[in-house]
Amino acid sequence: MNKNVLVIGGAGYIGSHTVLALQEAGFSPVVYDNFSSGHRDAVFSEYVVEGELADRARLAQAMRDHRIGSVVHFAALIEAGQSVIEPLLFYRNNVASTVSLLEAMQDAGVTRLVFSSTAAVYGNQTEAELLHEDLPVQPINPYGQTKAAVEAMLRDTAAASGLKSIALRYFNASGADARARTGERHDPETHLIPLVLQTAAGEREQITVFGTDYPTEDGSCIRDYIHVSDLARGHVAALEKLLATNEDAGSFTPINLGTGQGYSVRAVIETAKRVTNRSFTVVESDRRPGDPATLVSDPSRAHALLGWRAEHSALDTIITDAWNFMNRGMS
Ligand SMILES: NC(=O)c1ccc[n+]([C@@H]2O[C@H](COP(=O)([O-])OP(=O)(O)OC[C@H]3O[C@@H](n4cnc5c(N)ncnc54)[C@H](O)[C@@H]3O)[C@@H](O)[C@H]2O)c1
Ligand SMILES: O=c1ccn([C@@H]2O[C@H](COP(=O)(O)OP(=O)(O)O[C@H]3O[C@H](CO)[C@H](O)[C@H](O)[C@H]3O)[C@@H](O)[C@H]2O)c(=O)[nH]1
Repeated sequence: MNKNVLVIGGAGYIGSHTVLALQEAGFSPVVYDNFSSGHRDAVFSEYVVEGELADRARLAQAMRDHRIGSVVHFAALIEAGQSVIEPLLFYRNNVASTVSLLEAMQDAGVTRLVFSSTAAVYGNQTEAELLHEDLPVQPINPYGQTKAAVEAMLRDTAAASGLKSIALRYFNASGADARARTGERHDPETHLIPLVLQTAAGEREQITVFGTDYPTEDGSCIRDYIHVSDLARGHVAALEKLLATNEDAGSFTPINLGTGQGYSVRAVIETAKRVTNRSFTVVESDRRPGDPATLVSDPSRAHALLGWRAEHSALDTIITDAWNFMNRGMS
């Protein structure tokens, strides 16, 4: 089994945790990143190539130089709100540039790919309580549309060539490495848990609950928070699955990575108060545009196909690890 993996976007939040998990599983990751939002001190691989996702020749050269057997593709713009304002930027970076990657893989003869997709591809579903992969894809913002477009591209390419890919549809990535080697450092930060913890630390005056009139038990939105180290293990399992097959035919498989358990915004805030032992100001405001009321996964396919289950995603663990990362280096 060729265990040399090109990790595109490996200097980012989920990518850096995945590089650590790959190393622990005996893979040799090579990070490829343009450092637009990634961090140089979050590169844990022996080799790193600075480059653009759109640069087909550089990607193909990196694949040949490092005798790459598979690719994990994290590189994307990720903020749904910004995607509404600048959709073309998202289509260029997330979709058009991924065409270059697939061409580079063909140039270098690499046929296995794990792609970062998202629960945002489901949009608002009314038919099912738990979101399963056979539901129709119907994103409600351009960010989700770009992920759905790449999934379609992977499905079409699989049918036409030998590309074997898995799209991992992450639910709400959160938490940090238990040893605080890496963690969440988005700028600007828009995700609930880091914002709540910045408020607990006194770096923000207050946390706002976006919407209190949703059709949920306490009126706030419900999400499925999945520990980033569980996500990282999911990538290792997906790569092992792809590398285990010797078939020539292409394939495309979307797989949810979530816990199957949802928590409301208010529950997250209360848990953060208890875990950090800090009190802070909570205010309520209108709904944030584009937020579905509830997004909770049906995680059964990941277990059936990959033998994967969330193991570190209790809300207390997620918040403890994120808090410890934020306070790393402090005694
Ligand atoms: N964070 C979440 O909650 C979440 C949820 C679902 C899906 N995802 C997806 O997971 C992936 C990783 O998310 P993240 O939170 O780690 O984001 P991140 O911004 O921390 O990481 C993205 C990495 O890709 C690099 N990158 C971006 N554009 C590039 C380009 N054109 N060329 C080369 N490198 C480029 C960045 O420098 C960064 O290192 C993304 O594809 C995102 O859409 C994230
Ligand atoms: O200050 C805040 C920030 C967020 N929220 C709420 O907290 C919940 C979680 O919001 P996040 O911004 O942390 O995450 P999202 O659910 O909006 O989106 C994340 O998870 C999705 C999948 O579930 C997509 O993948 C998306 O890219 C990723 O950012 C939402 O109901 C949001 O309205 C607040 O109430 N106040």
